[in-house]
Formats: sequence, C-alpha cells, structure tokens
Amino acid sequence: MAKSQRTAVVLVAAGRGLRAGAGGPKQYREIGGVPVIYRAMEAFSRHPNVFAVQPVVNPDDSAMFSAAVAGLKHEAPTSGGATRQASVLAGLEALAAHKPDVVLIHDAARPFVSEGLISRAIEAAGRTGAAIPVVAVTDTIKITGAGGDVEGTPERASLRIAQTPQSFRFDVILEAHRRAAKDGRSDFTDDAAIAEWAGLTVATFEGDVANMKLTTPEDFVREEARLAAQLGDIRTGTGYDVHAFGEGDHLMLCGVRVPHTRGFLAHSDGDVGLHALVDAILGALADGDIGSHFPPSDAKWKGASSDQFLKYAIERVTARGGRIANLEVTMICERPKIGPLRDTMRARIAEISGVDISRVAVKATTSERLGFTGREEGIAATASATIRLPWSA
Ligand SMILES: Nc1ccn([C@@H]2O[C@H](COP(=O)(O)OP(=O)(O)OP(=O)(O)O)[C@@H](O)[C@H]2O)c(=O)n1
Ligand SMILES: C[C@](O)(CO)[C@H](O)COP(=O)(O)O
Repeated sequence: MAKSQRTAVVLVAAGRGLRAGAGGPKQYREIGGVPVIYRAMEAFSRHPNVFAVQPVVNPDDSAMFSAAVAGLKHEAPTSGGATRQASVLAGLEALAAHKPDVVLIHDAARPFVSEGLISRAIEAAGRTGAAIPVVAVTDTIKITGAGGDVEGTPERASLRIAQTPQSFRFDVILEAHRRAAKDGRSDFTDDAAIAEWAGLTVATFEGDVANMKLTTPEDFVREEARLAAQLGDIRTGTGYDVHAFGEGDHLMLCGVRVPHTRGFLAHSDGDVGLHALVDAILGALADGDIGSHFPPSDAKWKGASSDQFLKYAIERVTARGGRIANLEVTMICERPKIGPLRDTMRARIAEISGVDISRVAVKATTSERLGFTGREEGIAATASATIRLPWSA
C-alpha cells in the first residue's frame, strides 16, 4: 500500500431486512446488546487508515440511525436507493468530492468485520485495484432448474463465498457503477460483479467466516447465542450505602429528585441508591469501591451528581468487553414512600446505565421503625449487580 493512499468506506444500510422477519430493519436491531450497524461502522471509524466512512441510509430510518451510531465518526448519511446496487452508487457519489484513492464497500448487515480484514482489504486494493474477501465453500453446491431438479455440480475446489468489504480504486468502481446504472442494469448483487461486467480483473484475498451477513431470523438467534457463550464469566457484586438527613427540601434517590422535608448530608448529592449500585458493579469487577475511584477528600466531587459515578462504573464493564445482566437496588426507609416512584427510578437507572429497564429492579422496605432508618435519621440502600465478562486467564 502506498503510504499516501487515502481510503474511504461506503457502508450500505438502506435495506429493509425483509428476510430477517419482524423487528424493523435488521441493521438497527441489537446483537449482543449493541446495534448491528454500530458494530459494522465502529471497525471502520476506528481504523487508522480510513479517513471517511460514508453511511447510506433510508431517510425513514434517520432517527434510528443517529441513535444507533451515536459517538462514532462518520460523514453525513446519504439516501439509499431501491436496490443495494443503487445504494452503493449513492454512497460513491457522496464520496466523490473527497477524491479517495481507494474505497471499501461494506454491508451494514455484517457486524463482525475485524480490523485485520479491513487492513487486508486496503492492502489488496492498493496492490490490485479491485479485490474481494472470500471464504472456501465446504458443502457441495448444486445448480437446479425451474422444477428443482439438479442440472449441474460445479467443481467445489474453485467455488468461493464472496464477502464484504470489497475494495477498489475509487475512480474505477465509481465509473463502473455509473455505467451500469446508465445501461439500465440494476441486478448486480455485489460490486465485484459490476467490476467484472466492466471488464476489470477482480482479485481475492482471505475473508473471515465470522464476517457473516445477518440475513435470516436464525442468523440472529445463532449469533446471539455465540456472543452470549463468549460472556461465560458471570459475576455478582453487592453494595451498601447510608446517608444521614440534614437541612433541605429534596433527596436524590436512584437519579430521581424527590421532594422531601429533609435533605442529605453528603459530599456528593448523597444518592444512596446509585452509590450502592456503583459499589455493586465495582464489586462484580473486583475493581475497588466508589471511594477508591471518587475519594470524598477530593473537592472535585463536592455536590457531584451521582449519575456520573454510575456511568463510570458501567464504562468499566464495557471496557472489559462485558455486559450488565441485572441491576437491583433496595431502599431502606420509612419515608419517602418508594413504591409510587419505583418505575420512575427504574427508568432513570436504565437511562443512565444504557441497560434495558427489564433488567433493572428497585425495591424498598422499612425497618419497622427500628434503628436510624426507623427513626428517620437517614436512608440506607443495598444493591446487587450481575455482569457477564469474557473469560480471561
Ligand atoms: N436497497 C438497499 C438494499 C440493501 N442495502 C444494504 O445492503 C446490505 C446487504 O443487503 P441484504 O442483506 O440483502 O439486506 P436487505 O436488503 O436489508 O435484506 P432483505 O433482502 O432481506 O430485505 C445491507 O446492509 C442492506 O442494508 C441497501 O443499502 N439498500
Ligand atoms: C454483497 C454481498 O454481501 C456479498 O456476499 C451479497 O451479495 C449481498 O447480497 P444481498 O442480496 O444484498 O443479500
């Protein structure tokens, strides 16, 4: 690859995913708790040799698109067409002003593309001008006629399954796509076929069996199970916190502002629910406790909103490739009554942590007027967190 070679990416995501069944366009569904398109885009956005990622979307999906890829670097999305071929051409046209040397064209429906495969695609395009990743066929393939009878058996040794990212010199593939559209051709199922039709030699390089295209409902079930099996290190942590009442007119509880006759005496906002939860998550990670990450001696955390502590703990799980299975908080107080606030608190914890509300529980109990909570001198909270991590040594 020439050092100065500028590589851009077209990420096609304008399909309807009809073969994947109900649940909306497949690229916006989650796999392993992450939107399919986020996984597909992330590998390119973070690749050191890619300078622009051009998404191609259906305008009806704009809101889903923005939510799904928040935080990733990409060009403003352009609108796709009725076929994959038309969507790719729209993406190439949108990139033309950038004058890339090389373009990689990738399906948003292939979320497991790796950095290594992208590097091979870039290298192959620089070396050959047109190249696609392929994997060997392991079953015998038959050609059948209209009635279903076998009409032929192609020699398996020369058959390959074509994947994406397919990589090309930008000007050459743009020209081929434009020519195909002008000739009224709209039946090409991949970009290599257009290059072949235009008379180019298309080279191959090593694909990756993991880089499969999510197409059917069974694909989602199988890949979800595969990802879950990778997160077999299941851990539980617990947390406990107490804050005394002082002057004030409200309490922060599980991220919710609750009007009250007292306030909390605390260095931060005193949110016992979130503090217990943070300790539970850090406990599951065997990663210290809230005080070791946010020392009360540090003036920076004075009056701090506890949302940021919870976000931080969740980020520590994500950074280790993990997922949250369950978050649970139990508040111990006579007042305020938690029952009427339960679902608001669950929703708030779900929002802060990015965990589905069905995985968040908020419970409450009194201490039968015994002890400091019974005398209404303060509130205590316990919490537990169950997380799933990849097995490591
Ligand atoms: N008009 C289209 C059709 C497809 N694609 C994209 O091309 C990729 C591969 O296509 P495919 O798996 O066939 O996706 P869909 O067309 O969405 O699926 P289906 O044929 O089941 O409706 C997907 O990322 C899809 O979003 C596109 O951008 N524009
Ligand atoms: C481009 C492709 O992913 C290569 O295997 C495939 O041809 C897309 O086909 P589809 O008809 O859009 O599913």
